[in-house]
Amino acid sequence: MNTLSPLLDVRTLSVDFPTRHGLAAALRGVSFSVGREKLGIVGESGSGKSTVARAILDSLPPQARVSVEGLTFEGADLRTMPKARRAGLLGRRLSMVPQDPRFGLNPVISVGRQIAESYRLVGGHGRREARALALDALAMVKIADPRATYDRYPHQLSGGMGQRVMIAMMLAPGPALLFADEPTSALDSTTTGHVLETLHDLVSARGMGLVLISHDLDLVAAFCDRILVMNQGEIVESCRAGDLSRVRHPYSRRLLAAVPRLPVPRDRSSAALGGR
Ligand SMILES: Nc1ncnc2c1ncn2[C@@H]1O[C@H](COP(=O)(O)OP(=O)(O)OP(=O)(O)O)[C@@H](O)[C@H]1O
Repeated sequence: MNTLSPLLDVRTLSVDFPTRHGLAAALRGVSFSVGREKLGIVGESGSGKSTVARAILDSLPPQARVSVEGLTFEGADLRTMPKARRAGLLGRRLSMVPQDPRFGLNPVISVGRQIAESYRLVGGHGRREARALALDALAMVKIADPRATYDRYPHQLSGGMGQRVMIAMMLAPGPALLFADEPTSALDSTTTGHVLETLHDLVSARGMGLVLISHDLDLVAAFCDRILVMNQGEIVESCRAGDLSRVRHPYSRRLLAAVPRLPVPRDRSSAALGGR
């Protein structure tokens, strides 16, 4: 696959939910693509950000009515491929970082064993090899002492460490594109900086794509390459993060006006992110 071609291409995605008063539109014909880059999706609560991710990752509740004119991932048509193949892709090549690591980790198994187990399952590695890969993954997400952390249980980790352990676990299947829906909403600003820095390093070191969903325009603008602004189920603005101050849509301008710090810092050094 050409490195310049998009990893994911979405054409005219609409989602409706049945309510007592008829169908309510959550997404109204959303189209975008994402490559090996960091794409931010921002908008107020209820604008449809999470529904975009859930529709693509097949995790909407069964009552949701989904229609999409085009949905390709790494050049393959997700709409027409056999269900088993699509299920295999989702969670492996295309996956979601959970908002809260407590829901993604088993509380009674040490975190290292859980990561090693993912490598065994996905790659068929032996015990020793899987342990070595798990230690590498912990180092890759900048856990300071991977050996000590390997034997810890989820409740023994801080919020930021738990989130990084979760990301380490998601690396086992070798994802090409990660969705992260408010991955740092439970973290303080310094820890948020560290988790975002980890994600940034993965995107550049592994050539992955990342879709960061957040209501925090300031954070998304500082971290992402491109931004989609959503309002009432539609993308009302699509721009490079550096061009944010020139946006035209009145809704985007209102969102911007609500952010106290502009112009947006574009320095991606750890100090800039960590100091947020
Ligand atoms: N399971 C559901 N049943 C009915 N309506 C839903 C369901 N999930 C989402 N919606 C509706 O779809 C719309 C978009 O919701 P969504 O959660 O995608 O917004 P969001 O921008 O991610 O909001 P937040 O930032 O609060 O998570 C909202 O009007 C919401 O009420």
